[in-house]
Formats: sequence, structure tokens, C-alpha cells
Amino acid sequence: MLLFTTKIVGWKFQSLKPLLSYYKNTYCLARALSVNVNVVEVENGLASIVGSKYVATSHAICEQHSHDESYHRHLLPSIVVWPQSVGEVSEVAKLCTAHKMPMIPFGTGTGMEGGVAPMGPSVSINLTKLNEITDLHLDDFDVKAQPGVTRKQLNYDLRSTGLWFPVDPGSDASLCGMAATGASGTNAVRYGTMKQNVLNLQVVLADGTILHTAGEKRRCKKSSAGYNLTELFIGSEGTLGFITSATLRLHGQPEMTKSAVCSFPTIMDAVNTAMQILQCSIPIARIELLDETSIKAVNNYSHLTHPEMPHLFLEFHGSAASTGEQVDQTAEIAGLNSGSEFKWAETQEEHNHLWQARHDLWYAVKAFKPGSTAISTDACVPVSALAEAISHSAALLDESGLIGGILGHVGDGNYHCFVIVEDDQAKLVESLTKAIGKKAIELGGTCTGEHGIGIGKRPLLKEEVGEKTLKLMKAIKCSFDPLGLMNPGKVFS
Ligand SMILES: Cc1cc2c(cc1C)N(C[C@H](O)[C@H](O)[C@H](O)COP(=O)(O)OP(=O)(O)OC[C@H]1O[C@@H](n3cnc4c(N)ncnc43)[C@H](O)[C@@H]1O)c1[nH]c(=O)[nH]c(=O)c1N2
Ligand SMILES: CCCCC(=O)C(=O)O
Ligand SMILES: [Mn+2]
Repeated sequence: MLLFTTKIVGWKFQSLKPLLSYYKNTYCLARALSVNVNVVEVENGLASIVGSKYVATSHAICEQHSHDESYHRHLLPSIVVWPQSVGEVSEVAKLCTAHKMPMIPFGTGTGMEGGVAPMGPSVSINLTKLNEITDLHLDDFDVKAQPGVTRKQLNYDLRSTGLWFPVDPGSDASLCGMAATGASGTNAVRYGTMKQNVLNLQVVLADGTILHTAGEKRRCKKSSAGYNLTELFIGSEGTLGFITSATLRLHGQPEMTKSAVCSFPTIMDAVNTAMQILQCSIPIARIELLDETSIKAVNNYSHLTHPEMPHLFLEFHGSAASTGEQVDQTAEIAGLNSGSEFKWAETQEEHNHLWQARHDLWYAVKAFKPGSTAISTDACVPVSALAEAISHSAALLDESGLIGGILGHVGDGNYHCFVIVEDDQAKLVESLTKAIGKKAIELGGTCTGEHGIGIGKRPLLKEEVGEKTLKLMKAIKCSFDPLGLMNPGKVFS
């Protein structure tokens, strides 16, 4: 009676019959996977029955694969699998399809929208064992990375080549996961998001088919050959297939990098500065807004001493002459908006500390109330509408009485409003985040600039793209994944 002692978190069975068929199915699939794939972890006490040397029961492993860095918590995966090659990913997909078992691609689990969280019985497919960097073309500025390769690992490998990959969400995410969420972050204002920096993808579909979205070996900077399936997969959040390698566009390492911070009396002065910098076409590399609460958070968490006022964190790339020109123009605009003198990061250590503190802001926010839940919005609007969007969010946050603040990649018109959620505030937080998303949509923007739809933003997707477009999106998903086995419950309700 081993099977009946098993705990399935949050999943309610109406009767014994589906429970038994669930176990039988999971058991058969686990056995098939353990024969065909190198590493499999099985929850629910099935491991002792399967008895393969590669199979182990581990609640901890399943728990680890049940969530990302967001607040979304649902079920544990039934099985976790670590394919060791693209062929094994295809094998896993075929077996899951044969058993009609949903599949969830797992990158590094740093997502912000619950993308890896199972919504029903599912197999979590951890792709980190595929971790090769290949096909580096120094003359053409491109390289291929498998799903286990993170952006830091790639840049470490590239350090002596004079090239780098600039898309930087702060977290050390997998590059294929970044493609799957359409990630961006701090450097996008100058270098673009994943959309502009992926040339081709190798993917495995739910039925095990392996293909290249732009055709095998394609790595050209532009193409008008048919539909752009590469972009279709960017931001698909595991709902269309597995990304098993990404051909990435590289950039030359800047000759000079200069970073500074500048404080402002009000958040609107900082936002207006950012808008004017962009309107003057200054090719700034990073322009990050941190409001007073965000500054308090980084000061506490990263042991900094910035004045508790709204700030812009800035970075300039180029030759000595061009960075000098960019700095002069930016300082003039900041001065006209009551900005302080720039405080420069003088050493490499100061530079690293400044940006690490910015990247750790999410953890700094959570540290306000250790053990608490934090939620972040991800609105993005045309830059000219940024002041209106941010002042609307700031007013809502003020009225709500919640503990929270605003930060943003303001060069892209993208900002996050974060709040700490106490037990009885869930409804209040939901209405706040929804209102922020709706306002962005009303201003010609989007409810998500970089984190994705995941679970929480599904109702806003319809509002943003409209019913007809949503229907077409669902039809496209269906043509890639007719049985609906790829990451069900994400992006679409
Ligand atoms: C502190 C901090 C700060 C930030 C962020 C996170 C954290 C913790 N993020 C969010 C996050 O880093 C980003 O969403 C990454 O792209 C997620 O990559 P993972 O590999 O961790 O994907 P993860 O494993 O979390 O999966 C995310 C989604 O993609 C799918 N997926 C993952 N790998 C796949 C593959 N190989 N094939 C198909 N589907 C796959 C999953 O199924 C899931 O739906 C972010 N983001 C951002 O854009 N800008 C930012 O500024 C930040 N900042
Ligand atoms: C509230 C921060 C969310 C993570 C993120 O996207 C960022 O730090 O930019
Ligand atoms: Mn961000």
C-alpha cells in the first residue's frame, strides 16, 4: 500500500480511480524514462518500485523544481529528468507524449512569473546537463550556447576574445531560459533584448521532432526567408517546445566603461532626465531608476550609503572621446532637472559593487521582511508615457498603504513596482498589480516588458492583445503542440 501513503501537494482527487491511473501512468513513464534517460528523480515513493540505479526519490529535488524566484507556489512535479543530450531531450518528449504527461522545461529557475511551477501532474525537464558553448565565430560575432550555459559562464569564456554578450537580467540565468522568457535587464537600452540578440534556435517539439527555427547552420544578421520562428520561440515560456541551443549575437567589449550615480529631489525629476537623455539620442549603456525605498533597500542589503532620495544609476560605453561627450550631455540634462553631481565608481571594485547592489535589489526588497512574500510588476510603456505611468503607479502605491517601491530600466520605458505582501493583503496587492498593468496597456504599453506572462498575468494578456490575436496565438501553440503538453497553464488560461 505504498502508493496510498504518498502526499500530493495541493492536488485533489475526486475518486480513487484517477488516483490509481495517475500512479500507474507515472510509474510506467518513470520506468520508461529510467531506461532511456540518464538521470531521473521520482517523487511519490515510486523510486523503490522502479529500481533503476539512476532513479532516486527526493522530495527536496521535486520541491526545488516546483518554483522559481517568484511567489507562485502550486504543485510538485511528479518526475524530474536530466537529459544529457539533445537526443535524450527528444526521447523524453516522445515518452511524455506517449503517456500524455505534461512537460515543463527547467532552466536555472530564476524566472519571475512562476513559469516552471507545475499546475498539474507533470515532468520537470532540467536542461542544465546540456552545457556546451560551440561554434564561436570571432569574425562574425556569434556563438552557440546550450541550455545549461548561463550568461556569466558565456562572458567568462569570452573574456579574452574582445567580445561579450550584453543582455543582463542581473540573475545568472541560462541563456536559453532567457530566450524562453524574452529577457532583457540593464543593458537593453543600448544593446537590445533577447529578441535582437538571438540569430537561431535549435528546438525540440513535444513529439520529439528536432529542428532549427531559422534552418540548420543559419547565423546571418538578417533574413527575409519565410516566417520568423526564432522570434516566435523568444518569450514562448516553454509552451511551444524545448530550446536546446541558441545562436547568439555578440558585441565588441567597450574600450571604456564609466559608471556613476546621480540623486534627484523627486522621482519625476529622475524620470524626466531619463526621457530627455533618450530623446537626445545619447547612446547610454545603462540607465536605471531607483526610488527612495529602493535606495533604502540597497543601502541596507549591500552596505551602501547613498542619500535616501530617488537615483539614476548610469553607465557609459565607448572610446575616451565618445564617453566624455555622453557624460557631458547627460550631466547637463541631469542638472537641468535638479540632479546632483555625478558620484563615479572610481575602481573596478566600486563598479562591480554598484551593479551587484542593483542586481540584488529583489533580494534587498525581500530582506525588508525576511520570510515575507514579495511581488513585482513589469510594466513597459513608450518612453514619452513613462512619467505618467510611473506617477500613476506611485500614487496607487501611496494610497494602498503597502510597503513597496519603484525601480526600472527606464531607458526602455520598463519599470517594476514591488510590494511586500502580508497575509491579509493578497486582494489589495492583486488589485494594485492589475491596475498598474491596465494603465500600461492604456498608455500603449504592455503588462510585461521582460518577465513574461507566466501564471499571474494571463488575464491581462487578453486585454493587451485582444480576443482575435489571443485566438491566433492559441492556434499557433496548437500547431506546435496539438496535445497541449508543453507547460500547460502558462501564458494562456
Ligand atoms: C534577482 C533577479 C533579478 C531579475 C530576474 C530574476 C531574479 C531572480 N529576472 C528574471 C529571470 O532571470 C529571467 O526570467 C530569466 O530569463 C529566466 O531564465 P531561467 O533559465 O532561470 O529560466 P527558468 O528556469 O526560470 O524558466 C523560465 C521559463 O522559461 C521556460 N524555459 C526555461 N528554459 C527553457 C528552455 N531551454 N526551453 C524552453 N523553455 C524554457 C520555463 O519552462 C519557464 O516557463 C529578470 N529578467 C529580466 O528579463 N530582466 C531583469 O531585470 C530580471 N531581473
Ligand atoms: C523588483 C525587481 C524584480 C527583478 C528585476 O527584474 C530587476 O531587478 O530588474
Ligand atoms: Mn528588471
